[in-house]
Amino acid sequence: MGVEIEIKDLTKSFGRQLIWGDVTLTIPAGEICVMLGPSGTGKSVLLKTLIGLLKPDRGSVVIEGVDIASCSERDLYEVRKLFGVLFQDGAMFGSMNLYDNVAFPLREHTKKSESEIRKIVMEKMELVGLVGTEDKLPGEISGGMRKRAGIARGLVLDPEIILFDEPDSGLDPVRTSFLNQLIVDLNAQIDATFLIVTHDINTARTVPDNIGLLYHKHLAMFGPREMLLSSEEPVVRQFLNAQRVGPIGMSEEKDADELEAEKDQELPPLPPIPMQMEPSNGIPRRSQREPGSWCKENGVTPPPGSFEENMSMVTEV
Ligand SMILES: Nc1ncnc2c1ncn2[C@@H]1O[C@H](COP(=O)(O)OP(=O)(O)OP(=O)(O)O)[C@@H](O)[C@H]1O
Repeated sequence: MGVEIEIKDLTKSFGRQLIWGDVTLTIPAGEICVMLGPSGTGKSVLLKTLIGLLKPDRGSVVIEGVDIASCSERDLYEVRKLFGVLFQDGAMFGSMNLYDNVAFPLREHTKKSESEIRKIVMEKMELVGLVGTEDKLPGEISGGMRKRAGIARGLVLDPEIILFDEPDSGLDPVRTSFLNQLIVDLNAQIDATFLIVTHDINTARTVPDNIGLLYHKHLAMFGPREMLLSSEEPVVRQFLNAQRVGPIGMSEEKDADELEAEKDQELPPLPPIPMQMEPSNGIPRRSQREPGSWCKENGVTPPPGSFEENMSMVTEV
């Protein structure tokens, strides 16, 4: 069913370097969330903090009543079993074939027999469309297939929460679109809570139920996809529309002179909000909303042309 993650006043630094402070958000059970942010704003650090690989300086991360930031090692071990993680490169063992890679967590963490393991591995390989490649080594398949294998491995312990660290890194737009469709289909099928860190704006615009943006050492905004895609807040608007005009500069925030210089520049209108990607497997997602429903409920007029079929760049496969 997926579980909720309640993050409150979370602050993390390394030595004197503050990464982010007072991050507060609730990742709703069973929904898909995307976390965005310029490079170096600590998205990966956030993922690692959520699974207890890094300890925050302050704040809490509560999952099923357990605060990961302060619980015992024993509780942490138990809570970690709720997570499946897809690392950027799939994190496959190079010398093991795909079957053994996917079976690895089952052999490590359960006492299942090899015949039970085979059933689970094949079921997950089928879910990600990799049946027939069990004997291949990770080096013998494409980057997109490696990511799928990484997802299959992340699924074998039936996680309630799946973290994806830049699932689209290194993939071409078509493979990214296929992978996004797989993510949406999986969410419909297993109903777990998904958190995706990505730089891909098209993914952010079309896949999630909610979007978060980390910027300048804090969480600039977190909320429903339609809220962020219709937002005029300068940082959110600049980032989600990949524009140069706005507070975000090349390597950090723009300074006062730079902002003054562009103050009379007219911003292009907000682009239409695309339809959200729907499952292709015929299974409705529990958190799927009617297009435009957030805007309607909140009295927000979406940009012209929003929610028209076939208007987004890449949503169909
Ligand atoms: N274990 C660590 N020790 C010290 N500093 C670290 C550690 N891990 C991350 N950092 C620092 O934290 C900052 C944020 O890193 P992080 O990788 O989370 O950023 P990111 O937003 O995921 O970046 P990108 O989008 O480029 O992947 C960086 O300055 C990085 O050097």
